[in-house]
Amino acid sequence: MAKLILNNVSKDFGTGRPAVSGLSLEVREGGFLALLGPSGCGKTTVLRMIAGFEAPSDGAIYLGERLLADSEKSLPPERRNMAMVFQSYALWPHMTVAENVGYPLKVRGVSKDIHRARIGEALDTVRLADYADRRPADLSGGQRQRVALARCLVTQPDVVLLDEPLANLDRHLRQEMEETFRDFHRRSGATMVYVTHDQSEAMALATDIAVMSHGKLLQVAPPEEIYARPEGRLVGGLIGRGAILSLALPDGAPRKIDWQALREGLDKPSPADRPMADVLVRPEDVHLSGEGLAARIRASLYEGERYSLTLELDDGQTLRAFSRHRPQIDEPTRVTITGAWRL
Ligand SMILES: Nc1ncnc2c1ncn2[C@@H]1O[C@H](COP(=O)(O)OP(=O)(O)OP(=O)(O)O)[C@@H](O)[C@H]1O
Repeated sequence: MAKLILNNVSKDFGTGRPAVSGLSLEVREGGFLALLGPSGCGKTTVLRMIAGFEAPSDGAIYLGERLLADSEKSLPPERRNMAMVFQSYALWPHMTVAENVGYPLKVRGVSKDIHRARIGEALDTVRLADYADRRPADLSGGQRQRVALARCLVTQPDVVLLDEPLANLDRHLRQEMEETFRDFHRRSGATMVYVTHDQSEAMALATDIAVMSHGKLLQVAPPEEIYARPEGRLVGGLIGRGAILSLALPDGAPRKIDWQALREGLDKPSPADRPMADVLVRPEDVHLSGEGLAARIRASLYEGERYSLTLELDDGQTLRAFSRHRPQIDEPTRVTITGAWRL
């Protein structure tokens, strides 16, 4: 196994705007990278170029030292030793679980003994050893997805590619499967690239998140890092919850902003000569209290463990906050903000 490297990769389908443009990225061996971004931003195209279903128009893709593709030549998918898991897991209904899992080995003519051992290992990894003789029709949706994962493991791929594998599942099953994917990654040690448009899924699963927009890579970082220090409005708006305030900050103000600087920026009318900065405020940093900035509670959503509030400041800007108690809508209140981040 080795590091997966994308070096300045572009893909132009000739539609007037490249689907992927100048994307550079490294996925460390054994890493779990989530490719995150809105619909149409180019995530699937990146995955298909890694798999070998599309050739890059420019740039190069390497697995360690080995060149997989550039604009001149591209190794076919079957010579890349990668496995891809799709939304529809496409199991053969007439085969047992073990036969489904062993199918890629049968096609490759692997000997019977190795075949049996690998199927056993793969089913152990996804915790389905007791289901080897069942048919897919006798399994739950989550178990079928696990069979598909086991099937991609038997070939001992260098990289496992997953294209929105949970998109068609209900919320409950998704949570169960997120656990399965984490477990699968831990037990298999595989390098994984996972396409999703769901930021909470990316945060829950990945060791690193790459955020894309309009074919470009905006930021790549571990989940905690990208949550605490997003780069720019798009990433700030996409990752986690929060509100983006516009305020005047002195030149050279730090990225991490404390209550005093925020209050000054929000309290004073903005000097015309000072550029406005976008500042991300997370709901957990907004506290309803008897002091601070005047605000009104405009909306409230009950989430079980707490209420999620939308607040309006006097200048019309919006904040998000949490509350343990049911709030009165349109009630005047005051808020303090314990931390914010300049985007
Ligand atoms: N074969 C193709 N021919 C022409 N254009 C394509 C082709 N495949 C993708 N595109 C275009 O490239 C852009 C990126 O598509 P892609 O499927 O990679 O996005 P995505 O981020 O995976 O979206 P989604 O989350 O909706 O699947 C889109 O504008 C799409 O229309």
